[in-house]
Amino acid sequence: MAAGNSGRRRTTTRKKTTASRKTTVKRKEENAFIRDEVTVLILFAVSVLLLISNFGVGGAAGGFVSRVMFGIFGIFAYILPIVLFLVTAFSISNRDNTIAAVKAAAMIIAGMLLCAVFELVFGEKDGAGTVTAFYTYASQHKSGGGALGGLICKVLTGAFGVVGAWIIVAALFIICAVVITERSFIGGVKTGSRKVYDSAKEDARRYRIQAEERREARRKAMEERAALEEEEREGEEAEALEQPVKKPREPKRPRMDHKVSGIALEETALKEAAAKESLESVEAEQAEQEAAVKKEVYTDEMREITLPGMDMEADAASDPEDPEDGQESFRDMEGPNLKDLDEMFRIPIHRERKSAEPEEHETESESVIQMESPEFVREETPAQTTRAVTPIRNVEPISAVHTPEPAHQVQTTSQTALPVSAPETPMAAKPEYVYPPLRLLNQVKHTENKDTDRILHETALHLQQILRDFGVGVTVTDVSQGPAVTRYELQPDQGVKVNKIVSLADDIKLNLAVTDVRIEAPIPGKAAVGIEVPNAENSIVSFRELVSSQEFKNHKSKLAFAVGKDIAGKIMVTDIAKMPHLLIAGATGSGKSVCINTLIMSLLYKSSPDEVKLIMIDPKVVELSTYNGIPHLLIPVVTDPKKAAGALNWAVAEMTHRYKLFADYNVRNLAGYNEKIKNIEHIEDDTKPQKLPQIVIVVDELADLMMVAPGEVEDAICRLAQLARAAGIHLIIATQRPSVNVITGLIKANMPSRIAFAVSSGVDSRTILDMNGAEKLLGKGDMLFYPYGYPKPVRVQGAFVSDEEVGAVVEFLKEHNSGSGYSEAVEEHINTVQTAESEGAAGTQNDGPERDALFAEAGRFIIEKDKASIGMLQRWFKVGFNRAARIMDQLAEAGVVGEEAGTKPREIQMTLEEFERYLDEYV
Ligand SMILES: Nc1ncnc2c1ncn2[C@@H]1O[C@H](COP(=O)(O)OP(=O)(O)OP(=O)(O)O)[C@@H](O)[C@H]1O
Repeated sequence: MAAGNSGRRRTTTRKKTTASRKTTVKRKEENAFIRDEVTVLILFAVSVLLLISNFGVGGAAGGFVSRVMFGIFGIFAYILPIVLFLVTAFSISNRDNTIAAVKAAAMIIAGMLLCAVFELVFGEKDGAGTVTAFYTYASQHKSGGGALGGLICKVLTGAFGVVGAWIIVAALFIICAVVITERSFIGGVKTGSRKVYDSAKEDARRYRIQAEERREARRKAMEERAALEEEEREGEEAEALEQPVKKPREPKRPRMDHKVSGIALEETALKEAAAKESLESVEAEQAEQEAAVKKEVYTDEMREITLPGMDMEADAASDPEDPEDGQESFRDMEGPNLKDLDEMFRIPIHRERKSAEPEEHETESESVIQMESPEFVREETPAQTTRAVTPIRNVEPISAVHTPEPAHQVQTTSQTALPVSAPETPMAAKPEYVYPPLRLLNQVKHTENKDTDRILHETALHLQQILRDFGVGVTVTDVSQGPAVTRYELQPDQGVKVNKIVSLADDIKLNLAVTDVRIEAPIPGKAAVGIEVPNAENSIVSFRELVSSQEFKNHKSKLAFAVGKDIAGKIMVTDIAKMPHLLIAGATGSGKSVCINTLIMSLLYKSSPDEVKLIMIDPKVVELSTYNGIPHLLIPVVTDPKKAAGALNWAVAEMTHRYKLFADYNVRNLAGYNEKIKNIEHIEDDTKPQKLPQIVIVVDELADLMMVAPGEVEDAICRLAQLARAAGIHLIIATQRPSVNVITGLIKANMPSRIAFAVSSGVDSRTILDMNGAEKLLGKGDMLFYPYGYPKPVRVQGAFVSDEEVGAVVEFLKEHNSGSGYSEAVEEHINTVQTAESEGAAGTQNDGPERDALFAEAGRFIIEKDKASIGMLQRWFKVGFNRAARIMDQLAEAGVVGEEAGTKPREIQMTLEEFERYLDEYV
């Protein structure tokens, strides 16, 4: 009970204590509040008293205090009461706030600095310079900085001189101002200068528009005057009849027809015109002045205007389909873009140009006429190379070129073979090759890219801004839109590292919200970095468009290959003979097979079977088998990987044979040999040597071959690649596994031209191209084309040819060209090797007397070398591992070598005589 009471008492006491503590705190707060209120009110009264005392209405006491204040603070005493009140009130209301304390201190220091300023400006110039003297002067005259200002000035001027004192006081004052206001001084300066710059820019722009208007008015006046003069002259001439035959005056060209690049040129042209017409010489002077002004104001902008490759004419007519796409539409724009308006329309845009479409009506006897042309044709050439073509531009070139012509007409245009209309020769009993007509190919509707010039311009500026946000100053100088990607060319500002732009690839991707960007830094031959951004929609490059282009038709090589279109939309046609071997690699579904199809189809459209023969190796079975039966094929499409090695070996043998022939005829290459054969064409002799065709060996999937016979395949490829160029044998090898096991160092070293389609990693890209980049490709024919002799790969959108088109062409060729041109000799050769291989294999299985064809030779070789090694057999006899191992097993069974003993080499158990006896007896 007692315990209960004491407990209750304790609780009551605790409650009381807490309550009393709360009351104390509350009371304390109330006291502080009252104290603060009283302090502020007293302070206010004192401040007012001090203020009025300064003006002589404070009575005797006020007057005394005022004199003291002036003595100490000088002129500052006038505002001291206000400052005192504000600082104290500020400090009281922000008690315990450190920042407020710092600000109050800054205010006090600023006040002291003001005293110093007053002393510097109004102080007694020839005073004694003592503190008392400062005090007395300020107190009596109510001027100067008082004792405080005088003291500060004395110290500062003594140490740094008057100018130094001013600088220090100003600097400290600014610091105080920054502390008090928390506003950036530098920011303020920046904003101010930006405003000045913007207004100058705006003025300059207005000035330019006015100048243009004036120029336009002047031009019109000049034209009118010229027309008037012309009329007058004509009238006079008609009257006088002095010149019966009048030379027609060249019609005046509109100004836009003059190719103009840059302000300077334009101005000169104007000046000349003005001088010639001896009109308004004063205005000409003005024009010069304008140019000078512009030069000053637009120094940096002119850099953009006079960039090489820029075409003001094209720029002016940048988007003919969208009249709103001019400056007017941009007036509606808001935000930062508005001020970049001028800049925006100064970036030139290059677009893919549509080539002339072929006509539909074609005869089956039509053919492609070969013309002389540069090796890698990339420029569009006018359709005026044959007589049959009418001089009018944009006339359908295909129908013109393909229309059968009289032989004499064609001969005047080209030296090369003309399959359709070539004059009959005794050898012409052989049926002529009927070229496939263009109508077998699909006419793909050329979809106009949806990215208007305006969007491209916006993206260009956006890109510029993104990089600037990351502290990388660049200027977009050019935009080229290709079928699949658009390349923005950037010129980095002075001192910007190219690597910095490359490292921002992911940020650019993120900010532009695109799947991938590839950065080419720098673009070969240009002082610019290229950023390639995928188009919203990629347009297909049709094979028909390429085959019917002048670039392809005029290409002189029989091995012309229509690759696709580059980033500027220009048609790329290359010469396989110059490559001379091509490696194609890319992930599955990236477009390799389509590329191989376009290559083969290019050859079918360009050359006859007499000129070009094909060997196709397709371990995947489904890709190239369609071509079986075409006259160009030397043997049916090889689908058995084991046979493939045989086919490659045949090519090696053929190469050796050709070299021997060249030596006999004393020529250096196939072209020289065929030239010699041409000279004996007229001799009627069935046994005379024939022209040799160029041979293209196409392998679709090297990996499958390398799995079956790596040694043999690699060896054959390398031997061919090293020597076959002069013999007119070219290799096209594709693989979807660009690993070092498949594309070995040896193969890579011997295949100088490469095409990389999209791959999954940078490692794969490096395996193909020796550099990154292919991992950024978009797939579906987007490739990096890197032929021999190019400094860097070129991005190309490959042409597309469908299986149906291929099927139609193959059917046509089978139907119109009598039978396949399969060579029995070649087939026999390949089959013999094949049989030898299988017999070798069978020999092991049956353990019978039949052994590998190389058994005897290998045995002798091993005994002579006194070393039994499978690797040695592989190297010496150029066979694969399996076959060499089989031979070694057979030799072991025959007792020539011992059994395998771990890592140790096998023992040689027979002498050469013993082995010869064994051969006589058992083999
Ligand atoms: N040049 C191109 N233009 C447009 N689309 C293309 C182009 N090339 C390929 N494609 C598209 O990509 C698909 C795959 O192409 P393709 O069969 O050539 O790939 P691949 O690399 O040979 O694949 P795989 O190694 O599996 O055979 C095609 O069916 C086609 O739709």
